[in-house]
Amino acid sequence: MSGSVEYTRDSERPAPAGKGERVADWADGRLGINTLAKSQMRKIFPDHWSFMFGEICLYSFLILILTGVWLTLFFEPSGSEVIYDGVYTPLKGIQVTRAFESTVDISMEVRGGLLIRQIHHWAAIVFVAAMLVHMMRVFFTGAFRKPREVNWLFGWTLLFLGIITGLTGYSLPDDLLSGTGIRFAQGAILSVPVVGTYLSFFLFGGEFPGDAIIPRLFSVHVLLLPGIMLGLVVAHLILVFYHKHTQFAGPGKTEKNVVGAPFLPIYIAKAGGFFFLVFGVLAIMGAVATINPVWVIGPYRPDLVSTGAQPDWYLGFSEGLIRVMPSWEINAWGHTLELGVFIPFSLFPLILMAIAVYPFIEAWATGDKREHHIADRPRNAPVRTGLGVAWLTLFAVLMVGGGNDIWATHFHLSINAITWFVRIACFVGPVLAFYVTHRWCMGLQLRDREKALHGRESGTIKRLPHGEYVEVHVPLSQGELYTLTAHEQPKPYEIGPEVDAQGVARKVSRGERLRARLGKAMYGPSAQVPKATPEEYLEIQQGGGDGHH
Ligand code: HEM
Ligand code: HEM
Repeated sequence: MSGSVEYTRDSERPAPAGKGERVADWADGRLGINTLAKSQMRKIFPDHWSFMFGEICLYSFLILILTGVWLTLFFEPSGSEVIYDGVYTPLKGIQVTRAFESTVDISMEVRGGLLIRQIHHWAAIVFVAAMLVHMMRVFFTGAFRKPREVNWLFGWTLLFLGIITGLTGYSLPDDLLSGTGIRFAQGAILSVPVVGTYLSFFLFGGEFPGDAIIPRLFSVHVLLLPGIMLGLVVAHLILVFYHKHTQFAGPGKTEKNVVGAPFLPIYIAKAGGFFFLVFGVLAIMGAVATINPVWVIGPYRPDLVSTGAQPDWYLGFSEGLIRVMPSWEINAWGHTLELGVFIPFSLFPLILMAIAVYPFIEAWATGDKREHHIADRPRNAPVRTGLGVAWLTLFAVLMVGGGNDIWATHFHLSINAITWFVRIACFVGPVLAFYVTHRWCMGLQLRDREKALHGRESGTIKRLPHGEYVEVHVPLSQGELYTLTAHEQPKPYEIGPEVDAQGVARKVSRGERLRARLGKAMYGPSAQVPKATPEEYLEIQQGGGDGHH
């Protein structure tokens, strides 16, 4: 045994100098944090404005927990009925549930209650929006590629759970809007073949609405889902640390290094400041912008539905799916299969799932097994960028469908015309969006090539001695040239010869053919404008090297 480390006692160590050092030494002796801190605290983070969205997710999530815990002090998750007798006169004498009454009390009687409630609700809205934008940043830059696929799935799960947590949250106050939302969810559950009715009875503890659903949703909302999400967020951030953050191409940046500022002290100071900025903005929103005024909406009654009932924005697309779906129904053997609800209900996770599995489909189609730490510029991956915009277009079109009544009343349009527009746009919109985005990306690639070869247009027009007008082009710096040409242009996956050396046809599976076609779409000539080569550059600079054309 090599003794010295094993037998070192605290008394043998040199005495720590200052008080701070003594505390650090005490903690290190018990938690061993020194080694961890030494290796992780100086971790380098690259800087780019788009890396801020993950932070907004994190801070709004923390704010949701802080404000949510505060709300549990006053909110009563109870479906038992009482006669309202609080300070809000218009509701006096009306039968409401304790959940509803306590939410009105939080808003009217608890000091600062309305502010915190509104911050909680606004934070939920910003949280999911930040997750969507963060996800699209990761998507468009290809930051989901190896080794970050698992972290992509962690993130995706967070988005999915975030949406469900929002749904369970705004169902709690038991106002007319939230009750309508629960009714909507119950309708979707009922449409599930064979087990739907049993599932509904199980979840609601009997007939709808019953008095069990609010307490049940409460446990799910304040404990189960946030608990899982907290664990996932920690795992997500550990993986961000472990993989190191991606960076955009630039001079000195490679697949093997990270260029940026150290976590401590620079990044942590910025991050701390940014947390308070996000909190400040949410507090202003909570202070000045009314959200979910349950006292105006009124308590839930199963026989009522208010006009203009809308879910929070992130569930608008699922509402749209239901609203624009034709009301197909099959009646057989005394049972009804409600396809008009069941199909949209099944499509809801599928639309989200499409984005979850994308990294694996792309890796399969390209046959790319390498690690990637340099982020792609969206223009250099036109198929991926096109697919992302197509997905967003579908999401937006369905949201319009979810608000068809609002569009109809606000813009004096026929609700049927909007429904038909959405039905057609669901199919045409994404294809059109893909095509336009793809062309746009190719145009930008061409422009990059031109810029690299001929320099930037200066706006200065020069007249040559023989009368010709030319625009003076300023050559790019070496750094800019590097950045514009740093991206790889991989070759697409190929099937290889279809006959062997003896001329015998080889069996090529359909999967292989599909893979080759997808690979060609992604990396073929239709997706990549050949980037400027050093030879072409030198030829232009030396040949017609007057800096213009
Ligand atoms: C509670 C929700 C989330 C939190 C708190 C969170 C937080 C973060 C943070 C702070 C970063 C580093 C900074 C940045 O790149 O913005 C990051 C990176 C990342 N996030 Fe998230 N995120 C969340 C949701 C998501 C979602 C919905 C996805 C995708 C579906 C995702 C995928 C990723 C990936 C792949 C990275 C690594 C990116 C890179 O290295 O370039 N995250 N996340
Ligand atoms: C992951 C994040 C969360 C989201 C997206 C979320 C979302 C929401 C939403 C939209 C509401 C309705 C607010 C309203 O009345 O207008 C709500 C209510 C509520 N949330 Fe959350 N929440 C989250 C986390 C939490 C946590 C961690 C707790 C507590 C530990 C909590 C406790 C509550 C309570 C008690 C209510 C009912 C009070 C009320 O409606 O005013 N929430 N939540």
